[in-house]
Amino acid sequence: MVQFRLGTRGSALALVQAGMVRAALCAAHGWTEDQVETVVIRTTGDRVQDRALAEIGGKALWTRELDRALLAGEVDACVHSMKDVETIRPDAIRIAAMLPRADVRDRLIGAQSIAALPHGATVGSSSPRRHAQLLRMRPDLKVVIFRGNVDTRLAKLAAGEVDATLLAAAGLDRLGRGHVGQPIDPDVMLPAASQGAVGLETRADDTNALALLAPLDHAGTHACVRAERALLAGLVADCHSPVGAMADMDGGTLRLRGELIANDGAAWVAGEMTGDDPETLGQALAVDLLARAPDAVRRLFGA
Ligand SMILES: NCc1[nH]cc(CCC(=O)O)c1CC(=O)O
Repeated sequence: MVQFRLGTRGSALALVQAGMVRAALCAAHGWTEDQVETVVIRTTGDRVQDRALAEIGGKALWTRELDRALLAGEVDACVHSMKDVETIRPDAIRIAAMLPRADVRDRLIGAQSIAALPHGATVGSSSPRRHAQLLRMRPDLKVVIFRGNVDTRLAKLAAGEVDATLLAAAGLDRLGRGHVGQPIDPDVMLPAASQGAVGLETRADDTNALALLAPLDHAGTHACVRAERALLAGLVADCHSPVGAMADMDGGTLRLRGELIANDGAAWVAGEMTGDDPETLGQALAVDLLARAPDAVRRLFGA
C-alpha cells in the first residue's frame, strides 16, 4: 500500500533527487520502495526553454504547478532544489525538511579556470549571478543566455555553441558527472542561496506528513538554507537576482557570506556575519549590505 506520495519535476536531476528522498523515507520508516509513489508534475520552467528565465517575468516557474498539486492534496510533499524555490512561500506551505547539503560550489566546464579562459571567450549562463560574477572578474568575456537541463547544456558546449559554461557541482554529481568541470572556490565565485540543497515542502497543517518528514531533516543544512533565504528576503531578492549567498557552520555558530553585484560586474558589495539565529543573521546581513551598496547595486533591489 502506498504510504506517501511525492511530487517532483520530471527532469533527470529532479528524478534523482526524488529517488534520494524516497530512499531516505524508506530507511526512516522501514517502507519498501513501492510504498512511496513518485508523482511527476510538469512545470512552466520545464516547458519554456528558449528565453532567459528572468525574462519570462513569471515567478514560481519551477514551483507553481507543484504547489497546486500539494494544496489540492494530490501529493503529500514536494521535492525541490531549494535554489529554485521562491523566497516568499504561501502560508499554507511549509518547508518541512532539508537533506544534507551536497557540494555547494559552481563548476566551470570548458576551461581550467576563469582566469584561463581565452580573451573574449563566450560563456553560456542564464544566471544573473554567474553573469555578473564572470564580468566582474573578466569584463572581456561574452556571457550569453544558455538554458536547458544539464545534458542539453553539455551537448551545446560540446557542439561549440559556447567556449565554457558554469553548472552547480551538486547537479553534476547527482547525475553521475562528478568528473565534469573544475570546481570554483566560493571565495572566487560565491554560490547562489540554497545551492546544493534538496528540500521537502508539505502542507503547513499536515501534521502526519510533517512527522513523517521530520527524521529526514539535516539540521545544519536547514539552518544554513534558512539564513541564506532570510538574506534574500531582506533584499527582496530571489534566485534571479545577482546575489551570492552561502552559510556554513563553524562549530555551533552560523557564518553567512553574501554579495550583491551590478549586472555588468562593475560595482558590488560583499560582507560576512556570524550569529546563532538564521533569520536574524540573514536579515542583519541584508541591512548591512544594502547600507554599504554602491548606488548601481542598491537600485537593483526593492528595499
Ligand atoms: N537553476 C537550475 C538549478 N537548480 C538547481 C540546480 C543544481 C542543483 C542544486 O544546486 O542543488 C540547477 C542547475 C545549475 O544551477 O547548474
